[in-house]
Amino acid sequence: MIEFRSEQVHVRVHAPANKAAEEMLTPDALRLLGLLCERFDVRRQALLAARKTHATSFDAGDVPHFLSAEDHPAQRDPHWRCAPVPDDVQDRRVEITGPVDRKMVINGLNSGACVYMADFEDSTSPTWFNVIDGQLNLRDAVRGTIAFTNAAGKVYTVQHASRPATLFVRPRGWHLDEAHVTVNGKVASGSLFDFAMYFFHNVHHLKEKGTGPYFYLPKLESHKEAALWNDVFVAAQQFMGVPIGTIRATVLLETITAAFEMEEILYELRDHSLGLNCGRWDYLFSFIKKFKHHTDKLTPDRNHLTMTTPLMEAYVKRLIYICHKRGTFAMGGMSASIPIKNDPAANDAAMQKVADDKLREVTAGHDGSWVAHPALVKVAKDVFDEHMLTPNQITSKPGYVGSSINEQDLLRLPPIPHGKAITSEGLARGVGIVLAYTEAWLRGIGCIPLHNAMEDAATAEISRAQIWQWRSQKASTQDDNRPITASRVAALVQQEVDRQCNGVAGKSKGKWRLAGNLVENMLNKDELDDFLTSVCYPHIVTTAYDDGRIAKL
Ligand SMILES: CC(=O)SCCNC(=O)CCNC(=O)[C@H](O)C(C)(C)COP(=O)(O)OP(=O)(O)OC[C@H]1O[C@@H](n2cnc3c(N)ncnc32)[C@H](O)[C@@H]1OP(=O)(O)O
Ligand SMILES: O=CC(=O)O
Ligand SMILES: [Mg+2]
Repeated sequence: MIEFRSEQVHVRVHAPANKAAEEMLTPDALRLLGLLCERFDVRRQALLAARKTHATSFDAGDVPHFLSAEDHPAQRDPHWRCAPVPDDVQDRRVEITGPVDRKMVINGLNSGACVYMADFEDSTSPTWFNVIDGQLNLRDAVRGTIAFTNAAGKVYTVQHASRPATLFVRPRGWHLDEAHVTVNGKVASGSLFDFAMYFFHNVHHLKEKGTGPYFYLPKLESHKEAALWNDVFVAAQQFMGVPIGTIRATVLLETITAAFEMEEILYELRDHSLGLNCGRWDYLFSFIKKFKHHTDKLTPDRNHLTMTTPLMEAYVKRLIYICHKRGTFAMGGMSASIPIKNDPAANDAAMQKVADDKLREVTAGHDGSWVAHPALVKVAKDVFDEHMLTPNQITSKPGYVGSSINEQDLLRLPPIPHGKAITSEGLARGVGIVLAYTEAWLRGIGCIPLHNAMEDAATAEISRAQIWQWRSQKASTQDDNRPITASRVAALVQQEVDRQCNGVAGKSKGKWRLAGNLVENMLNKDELDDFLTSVCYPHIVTTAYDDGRIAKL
């Protein structure tokens, strides 16, 4: 068993040992993790409890509100700015994201994008293998030695001659644990595990290369959660003996509560901040989840929830205004469309959809944007190259229109054509998405292509939360006037599981039955679970006991 023991901390790894674990879980790396967990986990737990308290008040009909100058210093001083942007990330016009899988990391670095965001969150199922192997992959990527040979013998290496993308890393959100590691007997935080391992092993190499430890911070719900990250950064930098401000981080603005505290979030992280990003998919999920009991916020089918709906337009405008006012990046989000193979006309239409989305973003004033697939890098880059002639728009597009966005604007749903808001097709499609995503996730795959789009933990959550909301609010599908009941949802889940398991070779070997049980329960239970991934996590944990036994829960 791998462990580290000092007077202050006892860190134990309860997972089968493998080469990656032995290389990454060195005594000093575990010491940093142990100190961070010991020092900050009580605060993390208190903030998670605060999320629940706020959720209870939203359930009772409350909505979030902006903070005032009395509430927080961010509003009191008009002059503060986020730390200056480092030279190597002045231009972030196209960022590609993907799991920490070895081949993906190499392909992402070679994709022609400015940034590759290696993701331990929405697109990674955090099996022990994925998490620890991901750290090894990133270590090798930072050192420029990463290589991979596929089953057909094709060798993948980073093309150093054609400027590889700059690496950003997204650790898991505050709500996720790393069950394979305990610190002083308590399960470690997944966020601190991912952060500490990457930072410990790479900070000095990154600095030598003229770059830095750059992060994306997911699913924050308040400025207090940003302040926690800031304090973690300060402690970690002190531990490694590097200056404060070595770490830089962009916060995913992807919860409805965080949208009311954009400026405060930037303020808390100002010495480390690299702006905010419109994490549109989690944002929609958060909106549905927080207002699940509000009868005036019953959401229409997912395909109606686009970036041109009033609440999404308001969020984009406000984010651009706040970020540029404080001298930092206002990043756009992810178009979920991916290339369509074997159908050129459909593919052209999908690419045009991505280009339109990027045009909307660059025109609004975003400084860059996300894509899900290497084939989309050029599509997005062409649009930004044509419309953004400077490395970014931080000073050239102040986005003043965002200054007038008010609280109601951030909560306004679109008017939907009568009779078309919630449909039987939308319901069946949503059930299919949650099920297919859950099944893949249970097999250790955190992002899948489905219906010519990418589905990950954020997009699938929209479907899960809205089906729960429809059933709980006793909505009906409007095309056939049938109520959305628990038995109807259960039947749809069952039909899809049977379709997947019967007669399709190999599919019965998957996790469809388990996924079916979990999904039916999540969609039909009285309480909406906070996160699909938290519900499913126990099913991917592999624990090694002291006597050498290995168990899957
Ligand atoms: C809401 C959010 O949080 S968005 C951020 C999280 N989501 C993501 O990051 C999405 C990442 N994207 C992906 O995982 C994939 O693109 C999928 C699952 C959507 C589609 O995967 P596939 O259908 O397997 O893609 P496809 O077969 O077309 O891939 C072609 C090649 O591109 C590579 N590729 C595909 N997506 C990526 C990516 N995001 N980064 C790097 N390489 C990629 C594949 O590895 C493959 O390489 P190869 O030809 O050398 O074997
Ligand atoms: O992480 C991004 C999102 O849209 O969610
Ligand atoms: Mg997200």
